Amino acid sequence: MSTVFAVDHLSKSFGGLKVNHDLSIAMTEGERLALIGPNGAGKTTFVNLVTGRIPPSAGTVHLMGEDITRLGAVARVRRGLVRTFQVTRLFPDMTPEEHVVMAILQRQGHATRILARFHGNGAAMDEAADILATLGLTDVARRKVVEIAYGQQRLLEIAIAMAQRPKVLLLDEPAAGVPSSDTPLIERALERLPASLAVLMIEHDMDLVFRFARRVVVLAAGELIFQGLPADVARDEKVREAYLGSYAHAGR
Ligand SMILES: Nc1ncnc2c1ncn2[C@@H]1O[C@H](COP(=O)(O)OP(=O)(O)OP(=O)(O)O)[C@@H](O)[C@H]1O
Repeated sequence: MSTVFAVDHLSKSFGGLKVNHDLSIAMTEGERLALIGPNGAGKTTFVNLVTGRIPPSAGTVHLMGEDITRLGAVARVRRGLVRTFQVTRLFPDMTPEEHVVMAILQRQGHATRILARFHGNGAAMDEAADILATLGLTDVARRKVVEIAYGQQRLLEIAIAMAQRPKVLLLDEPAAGVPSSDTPLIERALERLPASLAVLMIEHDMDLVFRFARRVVVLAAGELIFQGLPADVARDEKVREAYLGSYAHAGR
């Protein structure tokens, strides 16, 4: 399997605080990887480094063999490194179909003429229909976002990301805020993502992590303390200490 994405010796410090320290993680085509860690472990910082929102203090980021460490966020998206956002950024009065078609037209460079081009753009409508079907959103494609369930809104965020044709997809807490009765919706949709797509999920819901991921990476206090199979993560002494420590801290 070829490596599609890699960070090597990636570090970020804020003043004297090492928030990400010497992280080396690689992903192969089609991989399903979960990044977990207690609060403050440095997960958000890692996503910001990878997506080009902040520059690293040291280390490199490669996508499809290309060094993208110095590229900005938009250039990374164009090359196929796409993220979803933890905070919902949808337009309540627009439909899922409109959101996805807009994202497709934006990808194609029609952003300034989106409204004029929206109707009658059969190819974009067909592509949007396929993406919405993958995410299980066909039935609500023409409802207003404000009228659909929160879990479906989270899936729409993934649909919008898919409209960018990612090679590597970063899912930032896809189940956050979703009632547990709706998490199977999310799980089933994630299972239908293209097999060749590499997916990195940052998630607190361990049930979802264990069902989704084939490999797990654990961050604690900015360091990579575990990299391996989901079945081994709970047995790892360092991981247990990291989580117990953070729970003890949170309880004080
Ligand atoms: N811009 C910044 N300046 C200074 N310190 C920062 C900055 N961004 C993050 N930090 C610190 O870096 C540490 C890691 O933060 P980060 O948000 O990356 O963790 P996290 O794993 O995403 O946590 P959570 O799960 O709670 O969101 C925290 O101690 C945080 O206070």
